[in-house]
Amino acid sequence: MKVTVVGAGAVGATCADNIARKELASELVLLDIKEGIAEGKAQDMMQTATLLGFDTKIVGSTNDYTKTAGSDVVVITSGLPRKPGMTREELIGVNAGIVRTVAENILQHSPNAIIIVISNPMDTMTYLALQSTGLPKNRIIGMGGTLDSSRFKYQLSQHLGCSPSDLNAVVVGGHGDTTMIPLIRLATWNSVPVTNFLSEEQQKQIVADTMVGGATLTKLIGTSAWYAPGAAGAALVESILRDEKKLFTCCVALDGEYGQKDICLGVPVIIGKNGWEKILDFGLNEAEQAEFNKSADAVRSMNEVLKTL
Ligand SMILES: NC(=O)C1=CN([C@@H]2O[C@H](COP(=O)(O)OP(=O)(O)OC[C@H]3O[C@@H](n4cnc5c(N)ncnc54)[C@H](O)[C@@H]3O)[C@@H](O)[C@H]2O)C=CC1
Ligand SMILES: O=C([O-])CC(=O)C(=O)O
Repeated sequence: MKVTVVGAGAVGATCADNIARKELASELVLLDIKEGIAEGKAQDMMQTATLLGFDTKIVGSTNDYTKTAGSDVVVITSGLPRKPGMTREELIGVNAGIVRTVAENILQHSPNAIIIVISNPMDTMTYLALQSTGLPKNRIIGMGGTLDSSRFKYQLSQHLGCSPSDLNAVVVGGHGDTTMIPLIRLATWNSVPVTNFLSEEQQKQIVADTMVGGATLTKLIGTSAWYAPGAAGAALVESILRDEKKLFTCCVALDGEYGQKDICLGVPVIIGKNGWEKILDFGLNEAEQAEFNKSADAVRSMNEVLKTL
C-alpha cells in the first residue's frame, strides 16, 4: 500500500512518523513545496527505521507529484497554521488556494486515492476538496472530530480521574472554536453515562475546555498543535488500510443526514477500505440538533467565502 502526506510541516511529518512506525504502508511519500524539507525529513525518519524496527520506505519530494502516483491514501496537511489570537477561519484566504492546487495535482496522479483533509479551516477545505476533485463523496474525509473527540476524552479523564481509554465520547459538528459540539449526554465511562459522576458545573467546564482545545494549545505553543493531530490523521489511515471499520467523527458530505445537505460536517462514521462507509445516526435531542444546525450555518457561510476567492 502507498500513502502520500502533503505538507511536511509539524502535522504532516508527525502523521508520516506515526504511519511509518505502525508500518501501515510499504511506501510513504512526503511532499512539500518548500525546497528540501520533505527530502530532509524523509531521510531523518528513514534513519529511525532500524532503531524503531519498521520497514516502510519513506521518500521525500519537493513538489514532484509523479512520486506520489498510485497512492491509495493521501493526507493533505499543507497550509498555514494559526497564530495565538487567530481563528481557524482566518486561514481560508491562503489555504483555499493551496488545498485546491494540491487536490487537483493528487487527482491527476492518484485518481483512485482516498483523501484525508487536515488543513484549516478543515470543514470548508473538505468541501473544497470534494468540489474541486469531483471524487465520490465516500473518498473525501475531513479530520477534525477525531482529534476533538480525543481531546474531549482527555478533559473527561482529568475530571473523572480515569483512563481516557475507558471512555467513549464524541464531538460532532464543525471543527471550530464555537462550532464543535461535545456530546456530553452520550459520553460513557465503561458504559455508564459520565453525567452520573459529574456536576453540572464540571460538565460545562469540560465542554468549554474541549471546544477551545486547539486555541489553548496554540496560545501555549505559539503555533497550533501537531502530536494529536498527526496521530489522529494516522488513525484514519490505519482504519482505511486495515479495513478496521472503526467509528470516528469525521467531516463528510451530508445528503440529508442530521437534517443537512450540500455541506461537509462532522458526524460519526465507519471508516474502512472504501473511505467513510456509513454515517451513524446518534439520535440528537432537540437542543443538540439546534446546535448542529447552528454549526452548519456557520460552516455554510465559510463555504460561501470560497466563491469570493
Ligand atoms: N484539522 C485539524 O484537526 C488540524 C488542522 N491543522 C492544520 O493543518 C495545517 C498544517 O499545520 P502545521 O503542520 O502545523 O503547519 P506547518 O507550517 O508546520 O506545515 C505546513 C507545511 O505546508 C507546506 N505547504 C504550503 N503550501 C504548500 C503547497 N502548495 N504544497 C505542498 N506543501 C505546502 C509548507 O511549506 C509547510 O511545510 C494548518 O492549516 C493547520 O491549521 C493543524 C492541526 C489540527
Ligand atoms: O487549533 C488549530 O488551529 C489547529 C487545529 O485545528 C487543532 O489543533 O485543533
